Amino acid sequence: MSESRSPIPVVLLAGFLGSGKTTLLNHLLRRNQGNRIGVVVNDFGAIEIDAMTVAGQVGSTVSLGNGCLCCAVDVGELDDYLDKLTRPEARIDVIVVEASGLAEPQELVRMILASDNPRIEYGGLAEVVDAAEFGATRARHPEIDRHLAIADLVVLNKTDRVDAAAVERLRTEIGELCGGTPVVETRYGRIDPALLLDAALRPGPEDAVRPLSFEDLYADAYDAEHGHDPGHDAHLHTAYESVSFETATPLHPRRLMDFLDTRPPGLYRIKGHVDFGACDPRNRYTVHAVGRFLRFHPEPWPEVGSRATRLVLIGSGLDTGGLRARLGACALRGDAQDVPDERSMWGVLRWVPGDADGPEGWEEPPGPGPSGAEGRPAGADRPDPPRAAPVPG
Ligand SMILES: Nc1nc2c(ncn2[C@@H]2O[C@H](COP(=O)(O)OP(=O)(O)OP(=O)(O)O)[C@@H](O)[C@H]2O)c(=O)[nH]1
Repeated sequence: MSESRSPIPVVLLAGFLGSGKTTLLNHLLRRNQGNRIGVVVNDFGAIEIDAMTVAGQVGSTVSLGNGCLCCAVDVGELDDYLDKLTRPEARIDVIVVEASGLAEPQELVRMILASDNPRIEYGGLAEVVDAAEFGATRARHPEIDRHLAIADLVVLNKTDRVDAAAVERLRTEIGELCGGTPVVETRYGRIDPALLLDAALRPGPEDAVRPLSFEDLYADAYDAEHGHDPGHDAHLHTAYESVSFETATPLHPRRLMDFLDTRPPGLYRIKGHVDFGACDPRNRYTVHAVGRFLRFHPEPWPEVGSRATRLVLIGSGLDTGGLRARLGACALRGDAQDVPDERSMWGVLRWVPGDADGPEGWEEPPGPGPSGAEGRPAGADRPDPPRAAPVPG
């Protein structure tokens, strides 16, 4: 990977003590989709033996065959560790920060957003909830409501410990607390890793024909030891649908933003890149959405290869035909009445994190103008990235 790669997403994993964060983290490490995951654990005391087995010696930075790096830090040290993990030689694709069960996730979100490390970007907050303990925990710790309100994805874990009616009640209760944020039910943190990790885009020689890695061995050994039923994952996967969308016709930025602003709650994940044609002929826009979280990154088109929009959408209960049709309707129609004007990109640019210089060929959006003319997208009540593109009107 070269230095000009996209920023490394930093995904926050939060949730009350014992809700299943470490279990979920271990699941991600085992099913890492080929990503090299940098792990920051925010509380030494909270580390389960499983995490230590995967990540090696906690308290130092270690590198294993699968590229997992693990550090135990307090919040004040976070920036230092992010610096270490984002050194190009670490070749990390995504960083997961497991917050202590007692942490205020807002603080960690703020720290990541305020970091002046140019190689990272905030990748969203996943809040893990213990289905069996939620009521009692909430009664004792009303701040949980605040955590849920800023989450981008809620993982309703330990559903094996309650009956179906309770799961439904929890869904309603949590839904009221967190608005349109998607809620994914699971046991033992076994979410579809694609919800938080992209399939690695690293066709390096070491990955082309890859020998069996530590990770493969670990995953197999773990499954055998924990009586993991591969059928369970199969079942899990059938609960998710994935929709691919590809078109060589550029998209109208305003219509795409309308689509994103009204995306259905079951649509947990969107990734890929978008061609906005003449609106920005030099750059394609990589898009990364986790739940309500949304970011665009302009990056120069590769010199070779055809230009196209390529998106993958993952979720459950999706109307796949309807989604494809709606995305298809975002494509420019090619008639004189359907030409984006200079303001059309503003809705997209407000979701581009600030970068001192911007990627090559990228220009500041026009503005600032009177705010709100384009409407703030859903989830805009979350902290904005520092140095964000000016909010245009
Ligand atoms: N029954 C059941 N137990 C679970 C599930 N997920 C995790 N556990 C167990 O719950 C306990 C706590 O899980 P952890 O992953 O350590 O929770 P945590 O949120 O990291 O805990 P802290 O670091 O202390 O905040 C462990 O014994 C797990 O094996 C689940 O879905 N069902």
